[in-house]
Amino acid sequence: MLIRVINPNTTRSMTEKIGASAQRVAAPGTRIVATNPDSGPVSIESHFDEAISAVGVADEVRKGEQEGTDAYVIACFGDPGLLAARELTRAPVLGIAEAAFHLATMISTRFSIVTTLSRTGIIAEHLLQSYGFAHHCRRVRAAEIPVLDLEDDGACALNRIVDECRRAKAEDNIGAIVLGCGGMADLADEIRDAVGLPIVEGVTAAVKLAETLASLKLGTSKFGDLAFPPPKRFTGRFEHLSS
Ligand SMILES: O=C(O)C[C@H]1NC(=O)NC1=O
Repeated sequence: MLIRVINPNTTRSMTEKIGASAQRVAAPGTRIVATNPDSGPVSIESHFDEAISAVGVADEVRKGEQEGTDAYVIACFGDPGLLAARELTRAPVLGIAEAAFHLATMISTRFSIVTTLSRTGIIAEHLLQSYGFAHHCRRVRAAEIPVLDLEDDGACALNRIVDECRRAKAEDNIGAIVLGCGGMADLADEIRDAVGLPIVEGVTAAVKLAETLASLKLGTSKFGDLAFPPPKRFTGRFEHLSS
């Protein structure tokens, strides 16, 4: 089985970290290809960053379709371009936020999210609403760290995240915590050991769910709104997308 794990930002070290975390939990017969767009934001910390990154996600899915990909993971907590990506393939496509929410509600009745910056918390709130998990989430918290601090050993990002997770455990009356950034993919075990709560991490959650869907031959439905896009002429820098 081939799973393409797409980091929608363009920071290669984060892509490699995400890919290593994905391969670590993948089944023996699963090959992980971790990619990121060549063009786009180095980190995704705003609605604008999300919008621009969605074009790169679509491009990566189009490349994956040429390589016999069995499933896709969008490894950014805003799940950018998720529905557009699903239109482009018969394979299952999972966003790490949606995957994490599903698993969190299977092990707890209430969870909180700890993400990077409070500015992007609204994106998680919108996803909770649209996916139907809002009543399960007690609070969307932020460690107030720039995303790329997760790539800087000297930034003490782990300590900031653990501190916020401890506040969530003490104050939110929850059973689990969802990590709100693809760049936290390698931190779940350390955070769980430090905080003493189940920690749901989206990249690994999405990889295992992708394996499940692909093995059950449950790909993206082509009946209804996720059918392939209708033929369309595109102009300017998107002219290559015309069909
Ligand atoms: O939304 C966030 O704060 C985190 C999000 N940004 C990013 O570059 N990868 C992510 O998972």
